[in-house]
Amino acid sequence: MYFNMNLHLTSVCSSSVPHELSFTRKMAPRRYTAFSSSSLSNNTSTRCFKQLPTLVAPSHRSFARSGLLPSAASAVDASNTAPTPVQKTSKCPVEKFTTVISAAAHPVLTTAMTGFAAAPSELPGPPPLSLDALKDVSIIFFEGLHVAMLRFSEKYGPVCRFANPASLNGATSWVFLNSPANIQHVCATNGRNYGRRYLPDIYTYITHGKGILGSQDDYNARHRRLCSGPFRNRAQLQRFSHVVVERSQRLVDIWTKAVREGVSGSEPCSFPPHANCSGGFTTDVATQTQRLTLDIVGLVAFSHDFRQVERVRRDIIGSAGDSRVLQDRLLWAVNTFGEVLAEIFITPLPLLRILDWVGFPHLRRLDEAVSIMRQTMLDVVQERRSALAAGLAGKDDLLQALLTARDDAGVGLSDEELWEDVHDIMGAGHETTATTTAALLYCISAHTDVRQRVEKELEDVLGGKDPSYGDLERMPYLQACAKEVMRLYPAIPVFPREALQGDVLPSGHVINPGDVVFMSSYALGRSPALWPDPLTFNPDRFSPEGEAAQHRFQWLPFGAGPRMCLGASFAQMSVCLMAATLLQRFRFTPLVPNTALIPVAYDITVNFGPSGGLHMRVELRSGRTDGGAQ
Ligand code: HEM
Repeated sequence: MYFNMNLHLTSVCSSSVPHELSFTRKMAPRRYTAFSSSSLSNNTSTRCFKQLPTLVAPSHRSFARSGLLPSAASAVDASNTAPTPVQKTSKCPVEKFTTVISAAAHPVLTTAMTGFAAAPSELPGPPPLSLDALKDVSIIFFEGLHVAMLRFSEKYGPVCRFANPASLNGATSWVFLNSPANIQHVCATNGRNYGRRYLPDIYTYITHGKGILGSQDDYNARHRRLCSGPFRNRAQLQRFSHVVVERSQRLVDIWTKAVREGVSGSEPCSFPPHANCSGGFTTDVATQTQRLTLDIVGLVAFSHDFRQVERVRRDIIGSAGDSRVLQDRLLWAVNTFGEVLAEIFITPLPLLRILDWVGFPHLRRLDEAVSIMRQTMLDVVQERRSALAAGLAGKDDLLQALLTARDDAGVGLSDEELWEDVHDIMGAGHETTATTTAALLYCISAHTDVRQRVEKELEDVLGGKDPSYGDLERMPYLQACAKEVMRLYPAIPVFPREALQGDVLPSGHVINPGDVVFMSSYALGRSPALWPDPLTFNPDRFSPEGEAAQHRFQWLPFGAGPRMCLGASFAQMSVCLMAATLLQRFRFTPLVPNTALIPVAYDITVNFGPSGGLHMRVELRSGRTDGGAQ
């Protein structure tokens, strides 16, 4: 998940992690909220928005169009990026109501108070104080910004505006862009004007403007440069691919052993076993892929083994986490961090400070989670600093690049700066990839024709051997499936930007300085104007001919522009390699939710909360036991 830590939750403390940890995220799914952009935070009226994605990253179809090659990826990435979606949830109905009302009425109220008219509405949108405005804002509030943007595109077309509740004189707006041509303009053609991510106050509170996700301008550009190198370089990606496959193979071994031992899993299963399979178990695959990707990001970025996959067997048999075990504590911390952050995402800074001072329980949990993650990572940093000081050979990873970086005055990064960067990479890099992989396994398995084509491609290309980086370009159908999954279930659904100066969009609509511009990969991905029969899972949309007919900016799961996801190439590679490794050995049958379209919600990233995870029966394919454990 995308988290930025480094909280200075002063007082707080001491609620300790319970011995039997509950894995809020995957095992006890929750409703989300998450990054929202903006400082809605500057105005209490915005506090209750359920989902205001705050991502901010420029992305491109880097991958999209051209497979996994880093060169292609960077071609789209206009420069540097930032990320994250935000959403926010409040359980207080009164606050929700006042938020909706005040947002709808805002332009009129501010005009009355200040004598300054609200921004001219060259852009379509609901009239202030109208029933329409109330209804529209309610969608944001109750269903999330990503859903609202889809509805707005149907109702108002490619652009629409609302008064910005945080703008006291009504001079700026929230502008929702739903057309690829306008998004191309904002992210590429005039990308410099929109280089800042719209960030809520929680970022200031947690990161003090450090890290990658929550920083802006020169600081962000420098740290993006430092951190993105290892994830773009082709030789590095190739090296990382071995780690992805090796760790996936370890998961295969543990699953194989579980099948051989007759473990049945945590979910009852009424389906008869598949022909050509020799036993299986049921499990929440999303939890297992999260453990897998945490290990992978730890190994590739910091050469550190979080040893999460070792705990997989306990998940399968339904054991609760154990706070005495570091792996379980870390997973608890990672998930709790995202969950709590989502809940307080657009809380204004002054209020956060008060809540901190009074020891608000949410902040105490956040503090606990942060200190577990922080300590884990600082131990790794310390170990590496000592090794460097002792003259031991450095490792070829991201941490090495950060440890040896020097500014013009020869000064290196402080532990605080290091921690923020490392934390962002860990957070941004693992949960997104895990949920995408789990959804990919689900979607392939829920469509028999798709599964058969994938299995045939794997057989033709791999013939039972482990996949490699080089094999991926010979597996276009698997890659198309991954793209189709990201179209329907982008891990981060919205990426907002701030306009520095006034501008005119290709559609002829006017943007004012300070306007917040929201773009949504979710709304684009499900738009009937862009994709025929958009809710149907159809990987053939990403055949070479299908892609040639698409606009470059209609598939943007990694955002676009200077704040685009910096791990896009690595993420696409990892998702496909993990899926290829697992699908060669196992067949998956969705149990819950068992619907064609997976119900999703968003906290900081996509979540399968409504269905309690992605529970599947995992069966060993006959004749595929050779790669398994003893
Ligand atoms: C399927 C997996 C992933 C998806 C869907 C995804 C998506 C995104 C999106 C939408 C953004 C915001 C983009 C924007 O504002 O234009 C973002 C930002 C970011 N992503 Fe990813 N991401 C994934 C994996 C990764 C991985 C593996 C890493 C690191 C290894 C990573 C690191 C980052 C960072 C550091 C940012 C912030 C960049 C900035 O603010 O300048 N992501 N990601």
